[in-house]
Amino acid sequence: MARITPRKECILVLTNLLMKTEEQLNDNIATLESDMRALSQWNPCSKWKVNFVVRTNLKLAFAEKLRGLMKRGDLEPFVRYTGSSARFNKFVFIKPLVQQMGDYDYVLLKDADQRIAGFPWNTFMEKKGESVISGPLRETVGESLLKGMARKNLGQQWYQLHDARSWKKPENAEDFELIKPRAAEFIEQYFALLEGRFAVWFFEVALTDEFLDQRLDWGPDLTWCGAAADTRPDKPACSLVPVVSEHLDTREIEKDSTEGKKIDCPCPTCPCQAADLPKQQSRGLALNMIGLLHYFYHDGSLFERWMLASEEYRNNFAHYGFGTEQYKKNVARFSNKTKTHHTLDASPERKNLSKARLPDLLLIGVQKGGSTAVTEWLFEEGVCGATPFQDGVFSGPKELHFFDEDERFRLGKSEYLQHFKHCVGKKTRFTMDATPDSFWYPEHVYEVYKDDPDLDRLKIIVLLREPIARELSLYNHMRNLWSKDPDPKAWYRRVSTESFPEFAKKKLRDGADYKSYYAQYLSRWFQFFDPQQILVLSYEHEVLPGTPAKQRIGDFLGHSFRDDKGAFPRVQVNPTAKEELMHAYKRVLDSKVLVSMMDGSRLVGSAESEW
Ligand SMILES: Nc1ncnc2c1ncn2[C@@H]1O[C@H](COP(=O)(O)OS(=O)(=O)O)[C@@H](OP(=O)(O)O)[C@H]1O
Repeated sequence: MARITPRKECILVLTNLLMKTEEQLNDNIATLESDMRALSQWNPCSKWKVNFVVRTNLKLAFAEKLRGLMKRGDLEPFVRYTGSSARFNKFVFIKPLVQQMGDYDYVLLKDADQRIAGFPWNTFMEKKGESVISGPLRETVGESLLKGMARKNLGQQWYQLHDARSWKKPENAEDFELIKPRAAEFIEQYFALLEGRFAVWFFEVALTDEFLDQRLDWGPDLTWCGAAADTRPDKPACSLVPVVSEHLDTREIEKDSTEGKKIDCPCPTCPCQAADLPKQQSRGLALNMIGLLHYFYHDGSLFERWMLASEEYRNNFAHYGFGTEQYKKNVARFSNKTKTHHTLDASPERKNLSKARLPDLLLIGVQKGGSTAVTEWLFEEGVCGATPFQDGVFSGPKELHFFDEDERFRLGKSEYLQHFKHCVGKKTRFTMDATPDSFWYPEHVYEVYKDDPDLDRLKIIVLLREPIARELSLYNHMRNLWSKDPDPKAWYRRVSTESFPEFAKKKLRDGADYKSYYAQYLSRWFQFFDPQQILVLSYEHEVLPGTPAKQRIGDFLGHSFRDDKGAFPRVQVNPTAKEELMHAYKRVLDSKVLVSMMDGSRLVGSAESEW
């Protein structure tokens, strides 16, 4: 037998096993053990977390088998004894394991009756290349025999493209024998290998309470290719690799409820009825999919977008056997959908997008720290700003509000890149996002930059301002907005009833979350990024007229600006007289609070003498 050279990746395998009879118990454990042995030869640091659902009367027999399995050392079992074989949502078992997925290179989600023993694992791993998600073909045992090949009906799978038999037909032999992986927009969850870090991010978003609170496990595989394309524009999102995993087809979970009612859909009555669903229905989605979006995902635009990303592919390609007449017709109609990517590069559109670079300059606030004035100057110097979101209140190139707005952040890195692609090829040296609220979200910024080749190029500027003056500036800003538009639902409404001392005092008592506790935020920025990448300026000492901020910024960026002296342009100056009010207020403040707030300034070595 040929010697195996072990691979270095660590794989986390997640699977469910339902055992109703002693015979099944024996078979299932034997199958599991041989699959575990097969994988451990290739990837010795892999781990199996298995959800065993066992009939109560099999307790003793199961316990003995489990003892045998545990000797291997690569199994963590989750055991549930039950008398029921009703359908269960396997992601309920997966949810508590999501954070651990990040400790592994890959997560393999697979049905227990989908084999690894006998599967060309190494070839699969090689051929999938850098794909974020990849899956093989499957072939049901018995169907691989000649009589199966001869049968007209190509198997029982809903998605026939993933059925190995059509690939093995003589006319398709080249694709199959040369094992040409194909870009896919849908990989079924019967056997799906996901990048570990992507899996953490995706399942955190996709396993909503509503989804977990019911029995269907539809959803994740319908949306994950869209999500991968969004978050990893530099890699192939999903790939189907034409190698075969044998399918034992032992599934025995019941699709109907005990009263004989169909439960195989996400709506109160199955199949989903238009009348039960919102009037504003997504273009191009089948009713069951709209139901899924509505009942599990609150009609969220993100899920709709990911679902739509696979809908056409599922209906027009995945549904048909490889090389069949209908498949070929659809290939002709939707020719951009079925590219073979021999090298498993990202698609041309996504490659184009990946030419766009992340901003190399982030001006992260703080809010009311003078960021608009500094931005104006940088724009005058030719720095390239963002294309704003169409739906937002910020319509200029300064503030994209990507890291601080959850809905936007979830759209992923490719969305962020979209807003800077117009900067590609411009003569300017810097591309900048100057959203002050990013200061509170260092983790989000790091998440987007961490794997980027430009991470080391990134420069971050923070403008700190003495907290009470900052609050007063914000208060005045809110008062101005209120006087123009007294909307009782607006974010600034609290200033209609609160005086400045009330406003500021309440905020100071917000505790550890208080946004002017600069030190706690700054220390996180320093954890994620090299301190050399961060310039912290104090508004009072380095931004106000007569201070050397322009030169300090030029030195920090290693760039000579045309205008590197003098004051910044005066912008957004609040008309309200404030000095007196501010000083009066400072006197009533608890000095401990102030000291703690000013720790941020100490971190950057600013003088505290004012205090
Ligand atoms: N040139 C110049 N130099 C120094 N300070 C200036 C300058 N231009 C504007 N400002 C003052 O900056 C305060 C607004 O800060 P931001 O632009 O960061 O506000 S925002 O977070 O973007 O809304 C706001 O402070 P307050 O006047 O205290 O409200 C602006 O007046």
